[in-house]
This record gives sequence, C-alpha cells and structure tokens, in this order.
Amino acid sequence: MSTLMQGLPPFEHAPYFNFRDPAVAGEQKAAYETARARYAGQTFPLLIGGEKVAGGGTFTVTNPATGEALWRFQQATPAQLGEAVTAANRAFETWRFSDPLQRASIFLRAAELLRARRLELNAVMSLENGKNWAEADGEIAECVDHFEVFARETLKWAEGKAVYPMPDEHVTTVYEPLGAVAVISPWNYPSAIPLGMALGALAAGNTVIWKPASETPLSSWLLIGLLHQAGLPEGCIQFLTGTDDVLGDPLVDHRDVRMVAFTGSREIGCRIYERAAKVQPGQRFLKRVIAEMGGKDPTVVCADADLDAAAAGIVASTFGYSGQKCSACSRVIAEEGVYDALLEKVKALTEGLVVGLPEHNADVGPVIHAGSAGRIREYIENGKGTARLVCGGGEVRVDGSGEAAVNYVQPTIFADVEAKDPLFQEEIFGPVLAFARARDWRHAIDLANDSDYGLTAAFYSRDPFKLAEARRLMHVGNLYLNRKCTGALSGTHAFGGYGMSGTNAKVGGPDYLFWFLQTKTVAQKY
Ligand SMILES: NC(=O)c1ccc[n+]([C@@H]2O[C@H](COP(=O)([O-])OP(=O)(O)OC[C@H]3O[C@@H](n4cnc5c(N)ncnc54)[C@H](O)[C@@H]3O)[C@@H](O)[C@H]2O)c1
Ligand SMILES: N[C@@H](CCC=O)C(=O)O
Repeated sequence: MSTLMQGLPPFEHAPYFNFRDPAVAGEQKAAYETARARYAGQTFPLLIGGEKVAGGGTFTVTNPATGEALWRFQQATPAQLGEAVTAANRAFETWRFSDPLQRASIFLRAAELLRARRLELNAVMSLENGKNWAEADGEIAECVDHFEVFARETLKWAEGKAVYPMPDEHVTTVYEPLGAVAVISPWNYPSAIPLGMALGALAAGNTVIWKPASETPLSSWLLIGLLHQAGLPEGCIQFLTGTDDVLGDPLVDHRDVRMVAFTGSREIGCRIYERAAKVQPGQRFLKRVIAEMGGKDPTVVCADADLDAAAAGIVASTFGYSGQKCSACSRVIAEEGVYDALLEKVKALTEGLVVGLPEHNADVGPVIHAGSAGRIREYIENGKGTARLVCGGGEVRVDGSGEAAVNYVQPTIFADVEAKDPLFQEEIFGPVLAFARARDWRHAIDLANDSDYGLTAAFYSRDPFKLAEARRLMHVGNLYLNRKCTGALSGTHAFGGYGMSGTNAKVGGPDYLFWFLQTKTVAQKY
C-alpha cells in the first residue's frame, strides 16, 4: 500500500438499499416528491470559469415514463464553448499543481455528502431516464464507490513508480496531467459514467469540460454541486449543455482540448476517434482519446450448468433497465442438450416481469424515447421473419404512461437465431433477447466470439476445465463465470471492452488514471 494511503480506512463497496423494507420503500417514494418540489419547473445554468451563465436558449427535459415536463437546461452557444475551453485551460494552471491529498480529501468528502442524499439522486435519475429504484440505486451507489476509489487512486499515482537504479544518477518516474479534458457521456448511466470519467481527469490533475447527454443533465449537475460543496475549486469543471452541432464535433475538434473521454455509441465513438486524430492549426500535442462504446453481450450456457442460476442471471441482465445497458445480455448461446429446458425457464421468468412505471418500481420500465422504441420495434418485426418468436413481441399498455405510452416495449425473446441475423450481431439496446443453439460448448464459445463487439460475457458451467477454457478464449473485457454479465463494481470489476466496444480504458480499475496522465522521467547527475 502506498504510504499516502495508509491513513485511509479500508475500502468497502457502498451497500444497496433494501427496498423490500416498507420503511425504506416509503422513503424512496417520498424522495420523488422531494425531487419534484426542489427541481421541477426550474431552469439550470451552464457553468463556465466558476460563473453560472445562461446560454442562447433552453430546452426541456422530459420523463420518458410519462412525458411529464421536468426541468430546463441551457443551450450553449459556439462562443460559450470557446470560453469554456479557455476557462478549463486557465484553471488547469493551478489545479495541475494541487496537492494530491487535497484532491483525495475532496473526493472523500463528496462521498460523504452523497451518502446523505442517495435517495434523492436515485429519484432524479429515475425521473430523467426511467430507471426503477434498484437500477438507480445501483448507479448512485457506484458513484459513492467512484469517489472512494478515485481518492485512493489519486494517492497511489502521486507516488510515481520505481525504476531500475543507476550508480551515479538519481532517476525518478512521475506522472503529470495533460490539460483540459472533454467528458462526453450517454443518458443510460447519467451519473456514474460522467462522474467516473471526470474523476479520472480531476484525480490526475486535469480540468474538465463536462457535457452530459441532453436527456439527463440534472443527474450530472447535482454531482458537480456535491464536488463544489466538498471543496473542489471553481473553474475545475465547466458544465455545458446543448445541441450536438455546437457541443459535438466542435468540442472534439477544438485546438485546446487535450483529451476526449467519451462513453456512448459505436457510431459516435468512432467518429470522435477519427476526428481527434487530426492535428488542428496551432495544436501542440496529439489528443488522447478514451472511447468506450457498445456491446452485444453473450451468455454461454453449458450442458452441465445450473440452469436455474443461468436463467435468473440471463433475465436480470437482459431485461434490467429494459436492456439499455452496454453490458446487457442480448444473446444466449446454449448447448443443444439444455437449450429447450433453459429457454423454457427463461421464458417463464420473463413472462413474470411487470412492465410499468419506474416510479412504482416496476421490473421493466420505458425505453428512453419514442425514436428508440421505434427502432427496437423494427428489430422485433424483422425478427419475426428470420427467427422463432418465443414471447413478447406485441404491444403493452402501462397505466399512467400518458404521452409516453409508446416508450414501453414488451420483453421479447427470439429462439433459433442464426449467427448472421441482425438480432445476433447488432446492438439493439432494448428488451430483446436472441437464443442460439450450439453443437457443444466449444462451438458456443466460437459463436459468442463471433461479434464485432467484446464488452461483457457470462459463462455458466460446473466444470473447472471448461471455466478455464472460457477464461482463455472468450474475447471480452469483462468475463463473468457463473454470474450475470451486468453490475460491475468500481474498484473491483474494472470496466471496458475489446474490439469495437472501445479503447478498453477500464474505468474503476488500477490503470485507469494512466489514461489521464503523461509520464516524466527526470535523471539527475550526482
Ligand atoms: N462501454 C461503455 O462503458 C458504455 C456505457 C454506457 C453506454 N454505452 C453505449 O452508449 C450507447 C447509448 O448511449 P447514447 O445513445 O447516449 O450514445 P450517443 O453516442 O448517441 O451519445 C453519447 C454522447 O455523445 C454526444 N454526441 C453526439 N454526437 C456527438 C459528436 N459528433 N461528437 C461528440 N459527442 C457527440 C451525445 O450528445 C451524448 O452526450 C450504447 O451504444 C451503449 O452501449 C457504452
Ligand atoms: N457498468 C455497467 C454498465 C454500463 C453500461 O451501460 C455494468 O457493469 O452493468
């Protein structure tokens, strides 16, 4: 353990709330009312150089579960983008030399502040993106863990690393920050994902231009508030909301943005990777890029597996948050001998899921918007022509869904899906599962690896040899043996994929900070 870390208590993951306890459930329900009373109808500003400012217009954030108008955020102008980048670079000149102990203390204090407001932040996220209580709670608990983990990582990396010695030179290897980091995030993990990237940047001594997804800005804004309350100096984070034509390409292309930390779709991730490679006139560095992208995550079930455990893991990881996780299981590949029995079990559990309002803590809520629902329905309709529909695939009515009724998609399973089928190859990002038959477990591994992506996978078997082969052969960044493929914990399950799932930066892992640092060797002659 690093000497700086010795004063810290041992790390523990934040425990989840037990919503089966009526008292806790009552508190979570009340937190929705608190969130509405505090924030509904309000308009929130941009944050540039420590100043709260208005943009060139505003937009409304709506609840995907009901269509309810929630709150308003600013549309930053092109000039404000430039001001934010300048402000981030200005703040960098101070923050880069800040004491790592100061940074770590701020993160630990923020963890403490967040612990006291978890239910409120759960409610805000649920209202913005339609997560049910447990899904929102899992993510806010991850934010607490991120604060704790990044505090420790700050101190660890501040120590530098030992080198092989020279008899007549004093040589050190130290890590220094890069500059202004653009943090660009998706709506499906609107708290933990931007926070992980922003803490990576700040822990290393960089400053941040934080660009949340337009569907979910309040989930970000509240975390930034906590960081400031915890002592983060003004100016270290600029907060920009608005449209992609102003904050997309122009932010990535900006000459003075040193690094882009992106999580989102493959399409945009690849675009950023390519654009950031171009050196702009006057640019004096090569941009660093993290691009963490989509998945088409398989669960392999061997003939000797515990089928009940596998079925439970499959249903939780496929239909949790309506399948809108990069880590979601979307393909099951089962050995011939257990295929039908497994399919029956998964079907029975799926048909027991309640589709309803996230605020009422239904198992399956809405998808993010009508456009996404339409795209998912198109996959379902096409699938009816290429595979065997086992359950779902129809319409579902949710009381109280109002104008957002169209956003609810029935959990759907297709069987006998061929490897070339789009159901098997493309990220649908909705509650749709493809079952495929494998001749044997080695064939199952081949099918699992037959993908552009390589983010997460689950593998179920009781045979130690097969488990060892899976470890060796499965082409993914996060492999889970005899458990579901969602639910990575910060500090423990470093998260990030292979192949077209991205740059494999591994947020929450022991090497993540290295992405936000450059290495300086200093050799001094005695
Ligand atoms: N690998 C991971 O860790 C991970 C985690 C969560 C989500 N995801 C993926 O994210 C996707 C869903 O999220 P989404 O729909 O918000 O993704 P998206 O790519 O559409 O948007 C992500 C962010 O990029 C911004 N953006 C849009 N155009 C841009 C441009 N030209 N330049 C820069 N930024 C631009 C958006 O405004 C948003 O903030 C899925 O593919 C999912 O698998 C991956
Ligand atoms: N880190 C999350 C997934 C985030 C992507 O959407 C998990 O491990 O399930």
